[in-house]
Amino acid sequence: MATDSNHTFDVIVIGLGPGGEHVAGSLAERGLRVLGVDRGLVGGECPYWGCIPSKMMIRAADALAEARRVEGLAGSVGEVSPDWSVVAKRIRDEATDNWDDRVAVDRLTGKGATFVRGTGRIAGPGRVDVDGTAYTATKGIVVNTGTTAAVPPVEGLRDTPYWTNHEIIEATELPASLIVLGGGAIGCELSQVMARFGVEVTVVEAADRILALEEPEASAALHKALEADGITVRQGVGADKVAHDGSAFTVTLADGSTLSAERLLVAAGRRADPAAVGLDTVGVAQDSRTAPVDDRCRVSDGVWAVGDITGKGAFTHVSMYQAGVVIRDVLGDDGPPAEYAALPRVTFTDPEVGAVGMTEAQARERLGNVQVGLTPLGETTRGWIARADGLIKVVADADRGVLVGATTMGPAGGEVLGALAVAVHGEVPIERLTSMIYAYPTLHRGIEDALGRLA
Ligand SMILES: Cc1cc2nc3c(=O)[nH]c(=O)nc-3n(C[C@H](O)[C@H](O)[C@H](O)COP(=O)(O)OP(=O)(O)OC[C@H]3O[C@@H](n4cnc5c(N)ncnc54)[C@H](O)[C@@H]3O)c2cc1C
Ligand SMILES: NC(=O)c1ccc[n+]([C@@H]2O[C@H](COP(=O)([O-])OP(=O)(O)OC[C@H]3O[C@@H](n4cnc5c(N)ncnc54)[C@H](O)[C@@H]3O)[C@@H](O)[C@H]2O)c1
Repeated sequence: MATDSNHTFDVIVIGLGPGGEHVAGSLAERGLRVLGVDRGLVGGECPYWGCIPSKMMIRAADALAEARRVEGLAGSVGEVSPDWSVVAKRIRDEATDNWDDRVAVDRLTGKGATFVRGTGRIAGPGRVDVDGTAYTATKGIVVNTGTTAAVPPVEGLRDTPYWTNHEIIEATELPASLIVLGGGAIGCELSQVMARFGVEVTVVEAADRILALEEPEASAALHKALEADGITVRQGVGADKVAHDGSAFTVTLADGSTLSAERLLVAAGRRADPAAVGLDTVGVAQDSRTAPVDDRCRVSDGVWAVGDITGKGAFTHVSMYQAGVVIRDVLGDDGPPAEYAALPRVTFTDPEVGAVGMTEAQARERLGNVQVGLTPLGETTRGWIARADGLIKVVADADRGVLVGATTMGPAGGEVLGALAVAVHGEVPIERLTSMIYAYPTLHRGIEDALGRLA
């Protein structure tokens, strides 16, 4: 093992997703000798193949949908003609710098960190190998290697030119038709974008409903919204076999029916590989699918993990939140431990599905006395005016008199969520929530109504 000062650092960060980049930059700014290692682009999936370009696509698709709503509300705008090249160019020019991370690398090294592009692997406590070069970390190692698209073991699939989030986000031309394997967050968001740009889309979801991790009422409302966009949703049936004949995909479903399309997008979840980054050398089971962490994001003595690999929620805000916890822990600064009871998440479909904390099913499984209140957005004044689809649902722990979960589905559902995220995180007594004033006529005023329906 090299012991010279060029190969010895206080902290080595392997994988520079949003959280890893934040840890490396912040610790360097605080005067620590930090080495950041990434085999891909500094910043990870979120800025290059995830949140940011996908939300740019969604912004464009929503503009098309909004233009089409003029008829019936305000007159006519003539024919709305989608042009994907505008979106593809914006993703290249504004979001990803054509998948070049020079700005991010300069930002990191500008803060005083050293950056090495390569594949890092823990070789034991305090030891990291990067493509054959050994490094020592005297204070600790932080792992933020994230996830890649999980390719389900469907016969034939691996031999076909399927798309993952990378290919669809890099696409300069859209196919005429698309099969989307998986109706989770990625599948729902991107299906709607594609459909609004004129692609014939079929979503295949093995579970009995799309967005299966959220409230069933939200799944049902989203199902309706996707169908209204012309999307075919096949749920409760998995794919048995995939084939590609050089120009088109054929998917045979478990019920024997077949689908065909020009392209196939795999959006069937994400996969982390803790052993690949050597976490097995510091106590993580060889076959573990996550890096188990404590409430300081410690995996073991001198090893921390942040982001998707921890299994606490595959979201950029979780990665950044955990990074803050790790920065404090490494520096010995005071601060609260990590807690996830008020984990917020937003699926940026139209309508948006915001959610925080537990769903009703989770609450009923974990708590003794659960109350639920639900208000369809169409029953609120603003929702009726806007002809908005969606709902507000609140889930309460009746014994403690606080909310433990909520769903806000509708236009700007992710923004309406803010109020309820505060309520769940702050454990604000329900009687305080019911005694406050809600502005009229807002969508968030539906919260008051849902609280009034708690039963
Ligand atoms: C299409 C899509 C849309 C999404 N939209 C949202 C959204 O709207 N909101 C949201 O909160 N989240 C969203 N996400 C999730 C979000 O992108 C991730 O949760 C986020 O990127 C955090 O991931 P991470 O910090 O674990 O690391 P990642 O972003 O996965 O980055 C990990 C980094 O580690 C590097 N790496 C891996 N192994 C090694 C190794 N051995 N050595 C060196 N480097 C290595 C990789 O090159 C990569 O740069 C979306 C994801 C996708 C795919
Ligand atoms: N707006 C956001 O915050 C956002 C957006 C996109 C992604 N993400 C993050 O990325 C993660 C991954 O997204 P995702 O949509 O790939 O995963 P997901 O786990 O949310 O959904 C995957 C879906 O694919 C289905 N599936 C699995 N195998 C299948 C098969 N063989 N045939 C048919 N269906 C199958 C699953 O039942 C599941 O419903 C999300 O969990 C989320 O944390 C977040």
